[in-house]
Amino acid sequence: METPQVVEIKNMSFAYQARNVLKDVNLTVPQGDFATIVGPNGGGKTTLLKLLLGLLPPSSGTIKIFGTSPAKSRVKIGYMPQYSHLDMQFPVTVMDVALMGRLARCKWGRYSSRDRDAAATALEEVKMDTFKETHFNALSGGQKQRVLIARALCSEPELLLLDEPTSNIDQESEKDLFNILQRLNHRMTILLVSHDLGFTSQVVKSVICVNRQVVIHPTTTIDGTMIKDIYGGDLKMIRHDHRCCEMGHMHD
Ligand SMILES: Nc1ncnc2c1ncn2[C@@H]1O[C@H](COP(=O)(O)OP(=O)(O)OP(=O)(O)O)[C@@H](O)[C@H]1O
Repeated sequence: METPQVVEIKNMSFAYQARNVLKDVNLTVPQGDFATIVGPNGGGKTTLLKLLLGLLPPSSGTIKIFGTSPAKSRVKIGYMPQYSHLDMQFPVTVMDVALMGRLARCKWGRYSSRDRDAAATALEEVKMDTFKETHFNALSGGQKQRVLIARALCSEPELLLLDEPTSNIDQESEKDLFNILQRLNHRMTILLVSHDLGFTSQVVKSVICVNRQVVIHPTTTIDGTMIKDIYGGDLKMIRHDHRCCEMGHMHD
């Protein structure tokens, strides 16, 4: 039996006012994929995620998620926005942040016990359940990213969209994060924006390159020439096949 497509984009273009950002995009993402979206700053990665969420309408062409419109599929999508776009200066606990993922489902602005159970389960999933009552701003960068993933998981999604979940975290936390994501990938499709090709190429199944146009590659084809084509040679490659020690960089 053929694997169902979670995302189907046909001849899609998008412009902010008169400014073309994405042009003639054709993209399919099969169920169970774990793909990373890469490309230079301003290439259109976040815009593509917003189109998938139905927050922006395409200027032309079509987008289907789970065979229907992005707006109708939104309940099946978990979204973690870019860390830098979040303002959590107001006093909220880890549980409060996780519960925000249930806002679309809760009635009359009140969380039910089912919402609370879902938030607790999501926090357990990312190993942050012991921090429920901790103030969000008191957490480290890696812990915050995990809570934000729990928020996205709270809606029990079938498609998880993550916008640069590895920004602001060290290599160890990044490894933990990818272990969590690999586990989640057994039950959901994952699309993740990252500039960190060196690490993601070891764990993801395909790479979606976004630079006004969109090209999909299996991870095995990533090499220096391709990276230069995507980033115009400007990417600061982060290597994960070496370790640092007192003697400097050591290759595995
Ligand atoms: N609300 C907006 N109004 C007008 N232009 C916008 C808006 N949001 C983004 N853009 C422009 O669209 C282009 C693509 O932006 P987008 O945020 O999708 O890029 P990106 O690939 O996610 O970049 P980065 O790697 O820096 O996060 C950029 O040129 C940006 O300036």
